Amino acid sequence: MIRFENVTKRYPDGTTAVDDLSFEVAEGELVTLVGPSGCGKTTTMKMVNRLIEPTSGRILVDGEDIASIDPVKLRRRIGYVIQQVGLFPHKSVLENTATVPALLGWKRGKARERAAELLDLVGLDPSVYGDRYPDQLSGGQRQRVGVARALAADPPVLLMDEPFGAVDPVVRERLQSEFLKLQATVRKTVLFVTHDIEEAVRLGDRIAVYGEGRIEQYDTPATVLGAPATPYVADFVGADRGLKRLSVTEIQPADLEQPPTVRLDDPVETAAARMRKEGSRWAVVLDGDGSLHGWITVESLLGKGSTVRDHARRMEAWVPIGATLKQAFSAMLQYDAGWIAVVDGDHFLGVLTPARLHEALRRSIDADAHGADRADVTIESIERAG
Ligand SMILES: Nc1ncnc2c1ncn2[C@@H]1O[C@H](COP(=O)(O)OP(=O)(O)OP(=O)(O)O)[C@@H](O)[C@H]1O
Repeated sequence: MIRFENVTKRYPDGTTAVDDLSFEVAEGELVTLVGPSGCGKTTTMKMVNRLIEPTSGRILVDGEDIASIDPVKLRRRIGYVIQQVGLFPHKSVLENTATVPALLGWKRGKARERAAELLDLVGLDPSVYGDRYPDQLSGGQRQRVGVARALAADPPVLLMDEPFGAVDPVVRERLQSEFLKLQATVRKTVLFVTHDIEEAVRLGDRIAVYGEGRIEQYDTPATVLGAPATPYVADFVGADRGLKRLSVTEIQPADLEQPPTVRLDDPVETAAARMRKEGSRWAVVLDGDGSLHGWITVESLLGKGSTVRDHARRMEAWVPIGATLKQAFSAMLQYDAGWIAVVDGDHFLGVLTPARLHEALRRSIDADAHGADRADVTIESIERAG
């Protein structure tokens, strides 16, 4: 959808801001450009809507060389959100949001209707906020208006330059998750500039890590964190990249341990025998239909009662398959538990223990480094490779 071909930008004073850049952003993909100040992220972005012209190379949007498109027309196809939002102070929130549709010659009523729809989509009730002026909004609300305005004419491409950079960390996190939800529905092709690796990892389908004027690594967040391509990238993503990676690595069935399972109606003796046979001091308790009910320990079976039902404890916490390792770990810490059950809907799949979680992380890192599937990587094969 957006394609850079050997793009270089040299400013008149001789600064090379971007040096022979080639990369591609697929349709509907959200790519974050991340790197330290002055590495050329904003220059890259502004070349896409021709606020800056490249010195050499080509940029294609939807297969078309943008050098041949009238810049004004081009910009109407590309939403643009910046940190200082740039709302018109004397226009209401609704009018601000309707700016591009109005420029495109939409009828006033239709433009306002669309603007109201968009405000709703970004979580601002148009009947409450529509008639306010920008200085009557909080910083986070202004950013939302900026996003609504950029989306109003339904452009296929969205450029976002540190859009959440000026708000406090709590609001920022909220804006990020709202934006992810929004993107899941609108599926724009997005270039998103940030200098914050956490934000880049959280939002990006892929991340471009910039060094000076060039991309050092262009890959999924999990790969960038697990297998940084260069010492520079490793340093930039931080010493705690293993921890960060937990939040982008999903739990897979092959990661799970299978403890003994017993049914609610099983006699105590059957349950005890099964646990003894498998050498486990505890078991997961399932309902008649295989859904997760709770758990029991060998010790608990010693009390009064004839079936598992009399001894089972309700499960307090579980995570769905596909949740991240971080969510699983966080649930273990929150419930002070040595393991956490993983379910698919109601269906019990297995449990994750800290040891299994660590293995899953190591296997996923090894899989990414070798372009393999995690399910095919075993701890033994990693250790053999040494
Ligand atoms: N108009 C200009 N004239 C000369 N040099 C410029 C100009 N604009 C940017 N630069 C230089 O080009 C380099 C890249 O700047 P750019 O704004 O693209 O970086 P950035 O990664 O977006 O940085 P930041 O995160 O600080 O916004 C920097 O060295 C900057 O000083």
